[in-house]
Amino acid sequence: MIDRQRAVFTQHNNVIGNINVMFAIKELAPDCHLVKLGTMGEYGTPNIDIEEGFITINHNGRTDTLPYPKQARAFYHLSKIHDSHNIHFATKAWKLAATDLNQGVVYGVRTEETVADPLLINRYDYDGIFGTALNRFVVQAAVGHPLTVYGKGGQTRGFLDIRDTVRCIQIAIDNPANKGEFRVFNQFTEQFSVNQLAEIVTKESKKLGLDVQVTSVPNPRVEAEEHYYNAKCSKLQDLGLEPHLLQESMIDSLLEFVIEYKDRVKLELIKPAVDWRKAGVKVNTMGAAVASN
Ligand SMILES: O=c1ccn([C@@H]2O[C@H](COP(=O)(O)OP(=O)(O)O[C@H]3O[C@H](CS(=O)(=O)O)[C@@H](O)[C@H](O)[C@H]3O)[C@@H](O)[C@H]2O)c(=O)[nH]1
Repeated sequence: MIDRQRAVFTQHNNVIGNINVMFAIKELAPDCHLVKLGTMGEYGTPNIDIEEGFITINHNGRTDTLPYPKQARAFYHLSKIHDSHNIHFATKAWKLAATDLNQGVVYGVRTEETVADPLLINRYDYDGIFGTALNRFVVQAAVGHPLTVYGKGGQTRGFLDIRDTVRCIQIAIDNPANKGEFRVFNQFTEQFSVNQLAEIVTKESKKLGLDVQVTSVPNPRVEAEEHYYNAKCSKLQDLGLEPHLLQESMIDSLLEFVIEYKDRVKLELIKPAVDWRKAGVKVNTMGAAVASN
């Protein structure tokens, strides 16, 4: 949502890259199972329950099970919708076996594998473009910046721990789709509104002696700020996913991690710099900050 070049790059990179992979499978490894990372953002925020990929509809006396309606909030989410349609078509046309993982908002930074050595540490984004809500709030709490709730804060999404992200992909690979099957899993474990996230971070930060304020900033995005949201996410748990839940340990371990590295935080990256109603704005990310030094 930054400008034309980046919208074109995002769609070209994602959509064409995915088509190339599909053709490579068709021509070189037709029995290969494609596991594709998509997004819960494909569904948008409809005023009915969100199913896992498909919905059964009765219309004028007839019934069919159809792809769940897609309502993207960004060109990025639209690229994932195009991917889903292209993959669905390939499962029918070439009998490709495919799993589309519709992932929610990821939080956390460490997995079992990355804690093996500090050199394996993940990148931690907290800027307004790549940083996700909870990871941003944790950094803000650690450095004494008010938590930046966009608008009314009723925006509700599905969230998951980064350790569950890795596990979900493993589960999809270990339990492949059938040939010709387009399988969709909603990959998240819990739903929260932005206000609930801010409350949780405030509460957990207090336990570590941090004084956290919450502020409402004008929403830079175009999205519903109060809405119904009830998305299904049972298929991965049916296959063995045991979720790490947010309240249990994540905030403490994530907060401690961020506090350890807080001297590296560039405060100027926290403010949202991209207004989705405009185009051609300054890019304010860690990558841009490093490049300009
Ligand atoms: O400082 C902030 C940052 C975000 N938000 C709000 O938190 C919600 C989630 O935003 P986000 O930046 O954490 O996540 P999002 O932009 O939706 O994107 C992330 O989550 C998507 C899943 S979902 O949100 O579409 O379900 C994935 O597709 C993306 O790859 C991933 O970056 C939004 O309503 C946003 O307005 C705030 O209120 N304050």
